[in-house]
Amino acid sequence: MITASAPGKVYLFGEHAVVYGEPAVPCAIDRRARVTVDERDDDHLRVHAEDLSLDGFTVEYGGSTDTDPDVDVSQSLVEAATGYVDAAVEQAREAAGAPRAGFDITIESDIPLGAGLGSSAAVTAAGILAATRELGADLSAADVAERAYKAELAVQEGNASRADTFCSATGGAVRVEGDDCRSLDAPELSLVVGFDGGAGDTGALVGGVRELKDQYDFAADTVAAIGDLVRVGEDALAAGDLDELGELMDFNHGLLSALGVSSRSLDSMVWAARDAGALGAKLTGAGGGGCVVALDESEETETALRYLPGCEETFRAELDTEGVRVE
Ligand SMILES: Nc1ncnc2c1ncn2[C@@H]1O[C@H](COP(=O)(O)OP(=O)(O)O)[C@@H](O)[C@H]1O
Ligand SMILES: C[C@@](O)(CCOP(=O)(O)O)CC(=O)O
Ligand SMILES: [Mg+2]
Repeated sequence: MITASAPGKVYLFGEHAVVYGEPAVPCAIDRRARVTVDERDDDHLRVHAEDLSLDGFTVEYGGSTDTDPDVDVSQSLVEAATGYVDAAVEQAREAAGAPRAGFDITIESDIPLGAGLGSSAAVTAAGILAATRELGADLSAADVAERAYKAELAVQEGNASRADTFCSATGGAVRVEGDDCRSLDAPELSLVVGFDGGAGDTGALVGGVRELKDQYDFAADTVAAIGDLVRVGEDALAAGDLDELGELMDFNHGLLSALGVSSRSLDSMVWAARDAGALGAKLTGAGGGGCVVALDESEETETALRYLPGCEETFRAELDTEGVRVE
């Protein structure tokens, strides 16, 4: 039995545009998903997902005896829930040359689901490392990143970049532009996360941006503008210029909003953070609902978010320099 874990992330900037080859800078944070894998005698998968809903549920499938989950949830939720795990197992089977390997899998996570903090990438990366180790294969973090990307690409039906999975596999702050993925030296950043309790469907939100971009030149220009912003932002990050970083985060939120991926509650958390004196604030990840990230050394943003109706949880996020690892 092997347990592996991997971190979630926030985007300092560049989400969505990164899907079309623009650069992005995500940073791994100190919230992790842990996946425990135990090889079975048959080719079934038994997935126990403790944190997937309030109750969590267990589902067993594979071979000829698919069974229903232990709790009463819709088939579409089960599919959404198990998609990334299935894809991770598929990658691990391929990497280890064991196409019919079956597993008992338990997932535990401190990363809210579908909220822009990269729970899918963390579960996928940790699942691939745990399952390959369990089968006796040894993958580097770079191998895990590549396979986790393929898994996300399959689940999100082509709508994925390498950013989330590379960041989760490698840890720290990273820069991703197309196939070019590298680690960055980042200064100490005081990041505050606000979570509205909601979620967005990553594949659908990316699909919506793709449609806008195909339909309107100005939407394509907006995507390109995000790329320009990131190129300025990485210089500000290297120089440790927090004021400029904040300004660029605000600008990035505006561009994402123009692309239709913000929401009333994300906007209200962003404004609460700005009113509280944050240097900048933006949604993180796919959007539609979920989390914002703000830059604020003081306690003011956390306090403001704590009392904001519509913000369910707020916490300080520390940069996590450790990527995917066996526990
Ligand atoms: N704790 C968990 N247990 C099982 N599956 C999880 C867990 N956390 C995330 N997932 C998988 O990741 C999906 C959410 O990923 P996604 O929509 O990309 O949002 P994000 O990556 O922003 O959290 C879930 O539907 C599920 O398939
Ligand atoms: C919107 C996107 O840029 C980031 C999605 O992040 P998350 O799954 O919402 O945490 C998609 C991608 O890069 O694959
Ligand atoms: Mg995701």
